[in-house]
Amino acid sequence: MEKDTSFLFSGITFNRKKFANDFARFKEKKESDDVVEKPSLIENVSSTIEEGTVVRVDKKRKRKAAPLDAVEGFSVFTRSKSKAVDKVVEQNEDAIRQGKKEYHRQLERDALFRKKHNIHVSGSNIPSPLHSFAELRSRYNCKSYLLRNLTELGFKEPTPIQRQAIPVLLSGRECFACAPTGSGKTFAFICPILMKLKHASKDGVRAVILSPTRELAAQTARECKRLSKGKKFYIKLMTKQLAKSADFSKLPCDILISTPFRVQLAVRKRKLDLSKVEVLVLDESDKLFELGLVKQIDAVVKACSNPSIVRSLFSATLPDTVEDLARTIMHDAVRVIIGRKNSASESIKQKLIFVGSEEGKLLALRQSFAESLNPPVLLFVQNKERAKELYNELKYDDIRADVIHADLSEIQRENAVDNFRSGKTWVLIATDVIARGMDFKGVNCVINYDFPDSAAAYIHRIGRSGRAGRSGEAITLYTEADVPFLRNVANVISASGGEVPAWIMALSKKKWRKHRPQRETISTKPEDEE
Ligand SMILES: Nc1ncnc2c1ncn2[C@@H]1O[C@H](COP(=O)(O)OP(=O)(O)OP(=O)(O)O)[C@@H](O)[C@H]1O
Repeated sequence: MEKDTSFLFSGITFNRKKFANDFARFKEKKESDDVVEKPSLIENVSSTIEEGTVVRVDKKRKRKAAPLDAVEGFSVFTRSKSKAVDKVVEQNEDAIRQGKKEYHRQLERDALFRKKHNIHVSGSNIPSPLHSFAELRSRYNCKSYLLRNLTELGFKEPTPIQRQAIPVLLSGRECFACAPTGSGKTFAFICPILMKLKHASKDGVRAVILSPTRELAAQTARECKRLSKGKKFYIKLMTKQLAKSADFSKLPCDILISTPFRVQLAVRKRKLDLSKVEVLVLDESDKLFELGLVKQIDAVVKACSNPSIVRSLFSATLPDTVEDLARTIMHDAVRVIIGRKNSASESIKQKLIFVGSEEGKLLALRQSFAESLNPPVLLFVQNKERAKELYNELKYDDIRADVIHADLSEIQRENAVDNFRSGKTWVLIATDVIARGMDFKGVNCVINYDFPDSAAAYIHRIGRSGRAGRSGEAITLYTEADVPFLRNVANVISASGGEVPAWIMALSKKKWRKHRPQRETISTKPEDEE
């Protein structure tokens, strides 16, 4: 025994006299039962080294061979254990060091990638952005039907908002997302919903998307169906009829898309239980948080009582006031901003045209149509009365015009949108009812016949053109009455790279509450004929 183990003591002379008793006890024990002790110390150490724990090792102790005199009672086995422990600790420490290095390298790579795509984030532990749609599969096990649908739709690469918001939501984090009009926000929230729900179920509503208008809700429902093609999810658009009479406890529904009014109506009537909702999206969230809608939103948020719900806010304009309000209900939310917050899409060429008076507008419009009408064209006016007036003026001109406003029935509004989408209508006269979110492919020009009533309204209106990287044009007509508000729009134009005359930039900025001046009737008929 002595001989066999002597190599363990190389360089050390054992003081048998001094340790006579210990030696005898040790010898006795080994010879009597021949039990090899379990490496309990190693076990203990390794079991207490959890992933990510920083373990410190006294390197001096390790390097210097302690004289045996100093390790009174230390057995051969504990010495060997001590070496093994040191080795394990060292390996763990090495792995942790490597892990930390790699983690920091990854953070640097993410920061560079975000910079390249103009992605700004804030919040803790933000997941890496997507480099490609293929990462949806490699990182999040995305099913093939979804990737196939993306290919069919011609989505080759994620847009910046999709690159960052999708991983955030897939990691179960709540999110404020602000990205320019036409930059693919819809898929950024639909994709995580489809991936989270995995398959259809009849266990109640699991995802709710709220939109400020019926038109946008209908469009989002259509988009949801397109993206989930090949997978049978129950996707329901809340219509007037459903809100009034459907009993959702009997109606299978995985994803419900609606205006807040209709959802809260159904909840109030106890026809809709939202307690199992896992995902809640507030699309065009700043609009939803406006006075008049905020109470309905509050009712829906309260009804979605599942403690593990993931909520997100999406818009092209997200004022600080809305963020502050939303923060009171959100948990550890990540903020994702693409480009500059509250700015217009850079692919839209923006122009301001002075027309003097109301009369001048109609002349300018007809002249511009005569010179170069490049349909489809969207014409925005201040209210439904003016929409009707302008339509009456243009309907006999040879330009295939139509109109959409809140006084029309649901079917009439649907037809107006469909005809414009299909190209049957060249010029669509509209109120702000379709200013947000509507995705009309290839709108060449947006004309603000009436000056918008806020900078946000301006950004959303003109954002109906220049979508998905295409170019577009926006013309804003202004009269003397609009001059005090000109600077606010000018700022949006200049922030997105457009040119604004110096005299406009020199105007003072007027605090912009709703700017809706009393305007003269739109008519070219002499007054006695009316
Ligand atoms: N990754 C992508 N590649 C190509 N096209 C895309 C991609 N993602 C979305 N699109 C298309 O871009 C267009 C605009 O997308 P979307 O309507 O989601 O914009 P948005 O950011 O929600 O705009 P808004 O602020 O006006 O609501 C749509 O026609 C959509 O099909």
